[in-house]
Amino acid sequence: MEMEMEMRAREDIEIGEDITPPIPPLSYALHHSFLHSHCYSCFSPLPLPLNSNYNNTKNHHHYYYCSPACTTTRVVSTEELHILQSHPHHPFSSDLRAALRFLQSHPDDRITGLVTNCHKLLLLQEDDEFVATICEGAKAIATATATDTASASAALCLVLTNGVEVQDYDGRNLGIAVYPQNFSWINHSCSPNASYRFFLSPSPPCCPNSTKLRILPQHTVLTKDDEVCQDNGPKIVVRSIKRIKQGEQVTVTYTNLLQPKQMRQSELWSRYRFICRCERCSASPPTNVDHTLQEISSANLDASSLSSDQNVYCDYAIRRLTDYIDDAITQYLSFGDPELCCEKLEILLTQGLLYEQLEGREVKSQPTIKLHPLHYLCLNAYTTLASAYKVRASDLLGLYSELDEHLLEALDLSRTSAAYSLLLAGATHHLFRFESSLIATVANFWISAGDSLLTLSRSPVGSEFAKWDLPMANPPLLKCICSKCSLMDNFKAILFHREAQNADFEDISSEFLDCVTIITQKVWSFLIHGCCYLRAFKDPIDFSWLGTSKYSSLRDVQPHLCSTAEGPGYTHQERMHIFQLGVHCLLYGGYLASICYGRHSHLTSQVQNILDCEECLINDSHETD
Ligand SMILES: C[S@@+](CC[C@H](N)C(=O)[O-])C[C@H]1O[C@@H](n2cnc3c(N)ncnc32)[C@H](O)[C@@H]1O
Repeated sequence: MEMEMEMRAREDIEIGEDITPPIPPLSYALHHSFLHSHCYSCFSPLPLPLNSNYNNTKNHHHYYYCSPACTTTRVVSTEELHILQSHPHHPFSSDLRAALRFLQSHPDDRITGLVTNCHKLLLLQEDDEFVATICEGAKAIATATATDTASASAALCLVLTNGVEVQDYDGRNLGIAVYPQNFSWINHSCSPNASYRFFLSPSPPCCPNSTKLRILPQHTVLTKDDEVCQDNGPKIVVRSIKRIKQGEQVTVTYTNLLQPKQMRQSELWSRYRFICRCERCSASPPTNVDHTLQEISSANLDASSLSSDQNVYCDYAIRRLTDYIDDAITQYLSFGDPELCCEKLEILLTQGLLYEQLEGREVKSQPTIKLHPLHYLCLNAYTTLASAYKVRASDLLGLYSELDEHLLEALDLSRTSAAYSLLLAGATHHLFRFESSLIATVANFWISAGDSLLTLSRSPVGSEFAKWDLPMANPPLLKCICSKCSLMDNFKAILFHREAQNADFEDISSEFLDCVTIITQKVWSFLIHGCCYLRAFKDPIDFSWLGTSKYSSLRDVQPHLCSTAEGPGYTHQERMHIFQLGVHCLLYGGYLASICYGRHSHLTSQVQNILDCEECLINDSHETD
């Protein structure tokens, strides 16, 4: 029987510490859509203009490099070129190219120590399409390389099992990379204690190499690791997001942790063919976070007439809701209609979907499918709504910035966008309190909420920006933004002196929550004015009212109850509070980001840039006053 590998901590590890040095990949391939914008070797963005970048003259239509060094470190073989040209749109096109690298090895269940999972992935299941795609891909590799299909299948399965999506700083998936055992032996958990990040740049690497490897395999095994890693390609660093005790297994996630158990399990099965039995999945009763999410599948589905077969009902309902939300997102992203997208999503959130009769099933009446406000699909809808409202506001300002009525409408759109952003951060934070491995997600959402609120605080409507009543910049404005909490000092300390301290975590979080709860109460009604769904939320941060009788009012929101009566004006006070709220959200998001990604990460720099920019803007406004 094959030995399952896993990695364990060599020593006690605190939260927010790098636990590996930057690890270069064994193999990697850029996705087709980035071939003209990113370096084929290190995945970093190409300097413009494109035609002046280094390319292989023979094949210059296919891939580019950012520097002479990269042209020599990633030489493209004829076989790879063949795959590039003949199968650009194969669903696993990048995986095929990444797999080529492993073909020279002699395949068994493991190649270069990495599990191939061939027997599991090629097992015929209901979704045979997956197996068919692998076989088709393996055939393409075998043809290009003149090898047997079994070896090609093994190499491709290895990439599918161990490969990770390399993301840039905006979270875009640039391509696939396979890392050596130190990374690839790390198993999945739905409540992981580690995360990873990438460094994209040609060598020499832009990150310190000083961290030693602080994890080791559970079993001392003699595996032939005959692949020598080159010092090129996007490097990966693993970092702790929880305290890890010496000897404890180190885990990362292979899936989106905000999804409820059912969706996570189904994704892990169809992608990797394993059933996760981590603590969170096997907890009975479910852990708080999954309990919250499971409620959604039952309590909020008004399925009295279908009380038997709840699971079938829930599966079907979730599929229909997912399709509906995907359609709305397509309206926005592919057809450029953010307005229709907002309308569709808000109808879903407020009224739910009418449940069409299941085939062959007798139902007395047509029930309605509604989502719990913390469900993963709702969070997706909030993300889309925040972005779509923001785009609508800036489109309007771009077209008619001189007309007052349009300015007012843009303000309405802008505040709804900020409100959805805040709700998204608050809702995810509520889940994060039960499941601390959501830290990276919640950091991103707080930063976006902060950014949105600060944009709103600069809105040109109401009072002229240059004259608003913010404190003078000397002493620096940002320093006196809050006398109650130490977030600003803490963030500056992180930036300039030290890593975030684990011991401070609870204190910093509760100081932050105290402050934002108070400020939010002052501006929430202003933010949600005009948005019928949001008006049903008493508070976007404190969700203790969920599950109480007050919750039913949220479920019963009807669009016609939402009047569009004039709301309160945009006063100096409101502007000031929105500004304060924005700064708090940014600072806290930056603090969490420093734990997951380190203090010199792209996110902490983003926070710093936004704050620097605010300080400059306000300095300027007072100077010209
Ligand atoms: C990247 S490898 C991880 C190392 C692997 N255990 C090994 O022996 O090489 C991914 C594979 O490990 C197994 N695996 C990872 N996490 C698991 C989990 N939580 N439960 C069951 N199997 C898991 C699955 O077979 C998965 O496809």
